[in-house]
Amino acid sequence: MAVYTDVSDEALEAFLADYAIGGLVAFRGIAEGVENSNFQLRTTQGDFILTLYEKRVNVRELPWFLGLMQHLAVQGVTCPQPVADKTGTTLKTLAGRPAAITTFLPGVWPRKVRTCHCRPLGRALAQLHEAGRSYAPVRHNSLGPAAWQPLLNSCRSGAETVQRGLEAELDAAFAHILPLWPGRDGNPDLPRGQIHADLFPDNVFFLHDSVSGLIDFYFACTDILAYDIAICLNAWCFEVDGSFNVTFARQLLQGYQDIRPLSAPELAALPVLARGAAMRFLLTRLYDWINTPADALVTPKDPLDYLKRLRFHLATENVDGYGV
Ligand SMILES: Nc1ncnc2c1ncn2[C@@H]1O[C@H](COP(=O)(O)OP(=O)(O)O)[C@@H](O)[C@H]1O
Ligand SMILES: N[C@@H](CCOP(=O)(O)O)C(=O)O
Repeated sequence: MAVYTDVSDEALEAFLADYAIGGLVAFRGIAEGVENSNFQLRTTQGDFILTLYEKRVNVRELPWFLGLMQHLAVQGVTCPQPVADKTGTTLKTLAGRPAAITTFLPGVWPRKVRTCHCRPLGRALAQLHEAGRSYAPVRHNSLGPAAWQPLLNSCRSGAETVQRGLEAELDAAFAHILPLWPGRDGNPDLPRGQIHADLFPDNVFFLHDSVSGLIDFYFACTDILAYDIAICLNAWCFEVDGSFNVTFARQLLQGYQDIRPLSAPELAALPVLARGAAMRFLLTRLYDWINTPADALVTPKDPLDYLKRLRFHLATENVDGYGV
């Protein structure tokens, strides 16, 4: 359960008094999610989400995230909208944490990914990238390639307890991925822009097989657009047994290219970007796996799911492997 911070009735009442969103009807913690504390809030004016920002979010960057969500919505992307209090403030403090109320989005995320989800997903991702073009502020990707080595270094002793040989396998993967990374070491760069950077199935809501909304923009950043596709290839296109579903990948890439055709260098870079994406999620999961106390209310996600993906992408030499 991802409610790291409790909110007392008195604190909530005082907090809501700052807003003109009606009287409180219901309030409950949301079990899903692993990063922040989320609560569903119902008032006499409707449903809202209250988020208390926790571990990986830097408070100084919150205006960037909230500004991006506002901007994307104006451009037609359905995403949560920050709700301002009576003074026009969207970012506040509750229970000692930075906090914001956002609009509630209808829809459900797919518990089991099906082919019918993947083309709409690709289109929604490309629409997000197009809409982000006119959002000028830049946010460096704090979980980009430069962060991976320090993250692994902080997990080295624990890595061996998760799986023998993991440390050496990750070191070898680094040595392979980093020299090929677009824009590093003199490699040609690829188109950059605002990316979601965590567009997993639990962050995409569907209604009647159409995307009804995108949530959880708190890893969003300014980075290689095709890296966002690589993240989705990892998050959406593998079966529970670890096998790759090339039909899902083909649909995802076709949907994306319905809106934003990929250049030849972007397509050629997909294998290395997918390796990097697998590495990034493997490392944050590994860190959480090692550092989450046994009695914590949140269940850490299995890092080894991403080792299987990493191995697949290391063995995939070109974009044909993704059904293109
Ligand atoms: N704007 C929203 N509208 C509807 N439900 C939401 C919204 N934001 C979050 N949720 C619910 O809260 C859950 C966790 O949100 P998420 O942003 O993924 O949390 P975390 O940042 O902790 O991973 C989602 O799976 C969803 O059920
Ligand atoms: N998607 C990441 C973890 C972040 O969780 P989210 O609930 O914010 O999507 C992963 O699966 O490792």
